[in-house]
Amino acid sequence: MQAHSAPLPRTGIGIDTHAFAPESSDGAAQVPLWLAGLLWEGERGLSGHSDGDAVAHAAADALFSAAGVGDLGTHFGTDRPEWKGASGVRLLSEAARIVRAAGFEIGNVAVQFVGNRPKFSPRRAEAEAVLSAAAGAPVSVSATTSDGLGFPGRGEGITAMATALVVAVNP
Ligand SMILES: Nc1ccn([C@@H]2O[C@H](COP(=O)(O)O)[C@@H](O)[C@H]2O)c(=O)n1
Ligand SMILES: C[C@@]1(CO)OP(=O)(O)OP(=O)(O)OC[C@H]1O
Repeated sequence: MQAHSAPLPRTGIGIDTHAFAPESSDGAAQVPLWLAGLLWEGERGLSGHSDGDAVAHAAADALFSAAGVGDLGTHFGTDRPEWKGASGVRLLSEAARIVRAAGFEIGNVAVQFVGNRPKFSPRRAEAEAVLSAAAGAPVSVSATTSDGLGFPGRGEGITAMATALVVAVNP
């Protein structure tokens, strides 16, 4: 590889998808929705071994990808009972710690999720503040519907995609 006077930044990518959990017969939400580090009162929750926060998981996976230190399953596999029910914020904060321990500083993380609900934009600033605090670096979040198409359009689940930028410190 070509030598550079300063280390070049490294990008990473992460994708995570969770299905909405089944509702009770009277339509009341049984599982709380945690998404982008926030609790969404009255919204149907996502299923998962953890809290199902696809936005936080995609962000964590993008960090691992950028640092080249494996992925979510490497560090928080479903075979590890200690991560059962873990919050997305906890996973993201631990991912950031692992990436820094591997010798990287985090530039930023950008996440977009695809889903009809929750209506995200009114709480964007709140979500970005919570996730940025967890990562110790700026995390931006955007949302889009899929125009009614596919599983997000049918309201079956949410998928999130993230990119991250890290740079080696003292390589
Ligand atoms: N769950 C969502 C989805 C979308 N938004 C906002 O609406 C805008 C338009 O959605 P498109 O599907 O036409 O891209 C989008 O840019 C978001 O600002 C949202 O808040 N919550
Ligand atoms: C986060 C973990 C671990 O609790 O579980 P899930 O909540 O199922 O999430 P997913 O993104 O499907 O996989 C990663 C798992 O390691």
